[in-house]
Order: sequence, then structure tokens, then C-alpha cells
Amino acid sequence: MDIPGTALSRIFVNIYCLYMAVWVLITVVLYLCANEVVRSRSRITGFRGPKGLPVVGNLLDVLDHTAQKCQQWAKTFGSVYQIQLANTTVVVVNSASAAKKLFISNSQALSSRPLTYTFGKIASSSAGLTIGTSPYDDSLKRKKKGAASALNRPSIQTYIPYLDRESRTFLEDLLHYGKGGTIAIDPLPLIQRLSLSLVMTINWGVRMPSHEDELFKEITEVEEELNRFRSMVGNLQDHIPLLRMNPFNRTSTKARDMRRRRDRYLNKLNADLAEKVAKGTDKPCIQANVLKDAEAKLNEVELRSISLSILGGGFETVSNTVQWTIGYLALHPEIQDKAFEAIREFQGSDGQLCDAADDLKCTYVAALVKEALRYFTVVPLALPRESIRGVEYEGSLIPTGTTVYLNAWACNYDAELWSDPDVFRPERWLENPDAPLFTFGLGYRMCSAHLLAYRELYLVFMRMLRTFRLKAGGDVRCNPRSDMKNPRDLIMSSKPYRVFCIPRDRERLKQALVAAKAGDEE
Ligand code: HEM
Repeated sequence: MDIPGTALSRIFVNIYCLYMAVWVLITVVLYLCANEVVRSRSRITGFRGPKGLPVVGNLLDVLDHTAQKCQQWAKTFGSVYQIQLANTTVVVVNSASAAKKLFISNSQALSSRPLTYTFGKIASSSAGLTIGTSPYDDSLKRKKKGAASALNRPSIQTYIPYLDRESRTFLEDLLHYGKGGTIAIDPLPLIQRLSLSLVMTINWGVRMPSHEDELFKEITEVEEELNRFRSMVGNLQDHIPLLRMNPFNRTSTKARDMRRRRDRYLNKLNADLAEKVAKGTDKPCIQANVLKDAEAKLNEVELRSISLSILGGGFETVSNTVQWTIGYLALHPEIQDKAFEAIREFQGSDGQLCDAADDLKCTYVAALVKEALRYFTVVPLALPRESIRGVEYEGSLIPTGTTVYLNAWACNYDAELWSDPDVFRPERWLENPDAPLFTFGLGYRMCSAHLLAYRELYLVFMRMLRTFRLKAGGDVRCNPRSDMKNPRDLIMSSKPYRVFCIPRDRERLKQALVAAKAGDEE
């Protein structure tokens, strides 16, 4: 029987396709087998941990609410154990005492950061790494030194006029957009404007005057997306290398897009500042100081890394802490009343605007700030670390190159430290002022700006609670265990809500704000 030419070539094509499919299948199976051997060899001897599935290990168990899941596992496996996020073996530290032993006693050994694929290699490939994502090397030491001198106590003193102005604008916004307490508002954009404007002023000497500004919208959208790429579990390709080969990978495409958009505003902010420096019209700020300092040892990439770190580190962390706390306080008028009385007693006068230079002297509000930082622990797994030397823990060795997570959430809620960790109670910090707080991490890579963050949160709460009563406008949910907007994010924000911001004395507040603004203009 004759077979026509087209039918013959179709048969050949089918055989060829079948042949290729078999080869692809064999290659994938061989790869997966080899990968399982690699994964099982990477387990660390002496550390227990939950059993995982082939290929993904424990990754699917911890995709959401990672810190809480790890806290639960600690009941079975002890406070320090290992998990496998597909190909990444991680030692997780879940108690206050273990965290102190590991991160303080071995501060140098745990001083590096692992380089992640999505954030480190794709989203940061043009602008470079932030300090918080840089591995340990000489360049990191220079960048940390630069950031430390910009964020130490004497430098913070020079930012007080900025703190003063931004926190006053925040009160003005609450008054204006809340129509004097008559309508319920979503406070998040107003909070974000406050923290964004502060980091922009400190770094580039320019303000963000309104949340209606186009640049505000662009920065908040891009930074929120970038926060997602920094998730320690949410980007599967970080832990499953095979997924990186997919040319249509939507995560990588989006990461590149966000990188381009971030480059655009960073370049503009930097170019505008360079122009002002050239004309001599710049305002004092970190970037201008370094640009003018001929002795500065930082190169352009390092200088850029500091900008990125101040923007990336100081914007969402502070915003989300304030967002959770306002929602919580709106549901707890008794805490607002205590704070109001404490402020009045501390001030000894009827002034509306608390002193911007006061350094956490009103003890109740300082305790409220600490409790908000503990209770909401907005970066529940701190930032990942990598060991640069072997570290011994209770007779077992964490080898060089191991990823280590500090479960700041579990440490802040450690039942050995607190008998009532699940209760929001500022008084605990008055009873036990030296108790440890893990929200800013520990050791060499601890948050570079914790002093600034305390000052900012304190002044915002002092001024807001002195001048406003907060009341829930509908269904406000602020349980940090369950009410996060996206439980995979690196930095947790709460679900959106609305509050009434009712001025305690509208006329006097307005007068005080107008008088202070006149002072600025003079
Ligand atoms: C509520 C506010 C804040 C929280 C909860 C927070 C939290 C953290 C955490 C958990 C780390 C990692 C610590 C570790 O690995 O042990 C960190 C690092 C860092 N933070 Fe913050 N932060 C806050 C505010 C800020 C602000 C306002 C800035 C800048 C203006 C900032 C800049 C940085 C930098 C540069 C690092 C990297 C330090 C390093 O890797 O050596 N943070 N922060």
C-alpha cells in the first residue's frame, strides 16, 4: 500500500515529537532524582525538623503565616530546628534565649545575607542591593558605616525639624480628609505619606507633600510589589531552581518591570539632587553630604545602595506599624484614654503639639510604642542571615553558608519571656523595661535605624493621641495572627479599614497648626 508523502511526513513528525517528549521526561526524572540526593545531603546533622515532600520539602506548609507555622513546629522540634524550603535548608530560631545565644554570641559568624534569586538577582540587578540584602564583604562594611553615621543619635537630632514638620502634616491630613471627624477614612495613604516624606527628606532633601501626588502613587505601588519579591517563601523560584528556566515566568517578568519603574524614580531623585548641589541650592541630607564629601570612600553603587536601603527599610516598616496600631487603638478607647492622660500629665500644660525634641520621655507612650512593635512584629521573620563560619549550637554545628531565620514573631511572643504574650499591654514595658524586643533583629545586622524608628513612632503617637480620638468606622480587624492583607509578604500590613479621627479640640488644634506653619515659613 502506498503512503502519500504528506501522511508520511506527519508520521515522522509524530515519531520525532514522541521521541523528544520521552527525552524531556527522562531528563526531568533524572534531574529530580539528582535533586533529591542534593536536598537530602544538604540536611544538617544534629538538628531535628519536620518531614517534607519530595521536590518542595516544607515549602507548601509555610507559604502563608510562615512565622506562626514555625512557632508551632518549635513545640515538637525544639526552639532551633531545620526546615527545607525545596532546595534551601534553613535553620529557624524560635525562642528569646536561643536567639540571644546565636545572634549575639555569634554576631560576626551570622553576619551575612543569602542572595535570593528574585529580589537579589532580578529586581536589584541594575540599582544594586540594599544594605539589608547585601552579603558580608568590604563593600557592605563601607555601606553600613555610611548608614550608621547617618542614622546615629547625633544625626537624628538634626532630623528633628523634619520629624516635627511631617508629624504636623499628618495631623493636618487627619483633620482635613476626616472632615473634622465626621467621616471615616482609610488612614493608610496618610500614614504612608508621612513615612515616605520623612525618608525622602532625610535622604534627598525633598518632601512628599501630598498622597495625591503622582510620584507618591508610583513609589507606594512599586515598593509594595518589591516587598512581595523580598518574601522569604512567596517566590517559589527562589527555592526551586527548575522554575527559573521557564521563559514565561510571570514573577521574573514582573520583578524586571518593577526594577525599571524603581530605577526611573531613583534616577530622577538623584539627578534633581545633583543639579541642586551643583547650583548650591540643596538642603542638608544624606546623599548631598556624601556627594560633597571628597574624602568619602563610597562609590556610586554604594551611595545608591544607601538610598535604596533608607527608602526600602524605612517606608513600609514604619507605615505598617502605625497602620496596625491605629486600627487597634480605635477598638480600644481605654488605651487611648490612658495615653491621653499620661501625655497631659507629662506635658503639664494644655499645648496641642507635643515637643518634637522630646526623646521618649513620656513613659506610657514610649511603652505603647514598644508594645506596638512587639505585638504587631511587622517583619515577623526579620531578614534572612547566612553563616560565614560554622556556629555551634548545643553540641551540633550549623555549617558555613547555612541560611538562618530569626523568628522575631516567636521570640516576641515567647511564653518563657511573657506570661501573657497574646495580650496587648503597654504596661509590661513599665514593669520590665529591660526585657528584650526582637522586632529590629539582633547582632551585627540589626536594623540600622531603630533609634530613628522609635523617635518617629513616638512623636506620631504623642501628637495623634493628644489631639484626636480614634473610633472604628465599621468592621476594623487588627488581629496580627489573622488579619494581615497578604500573609506571604515580608513586611505585614493589616487589611484595610476605616476610622473616625475626631479632634479633641478642633479650633485649638487648627490654631496650633497654623501658628507652627507660620514658624516654618519664617
Ligand atoms: C518599625 C520600623 C522598622 C522595623 C520593624 C525594622 C525592622 C528591621 C529588621 C527586622 C531588620 C533586619 C535585622 C536583622 O537581620 O537582624 C532591619 C534591617 C535594616 N533596616 Fe530596619 N526596620 C524599621 C525601620 C527602619 C528605618 C526607618 C530604616 C531607614 C531609615 C531602616 C533601615 C534598615 C537597614 C538599612 C537595615 C539593614 C541592616 C543590615 O542588613 O545590616 N529600618 N530592619
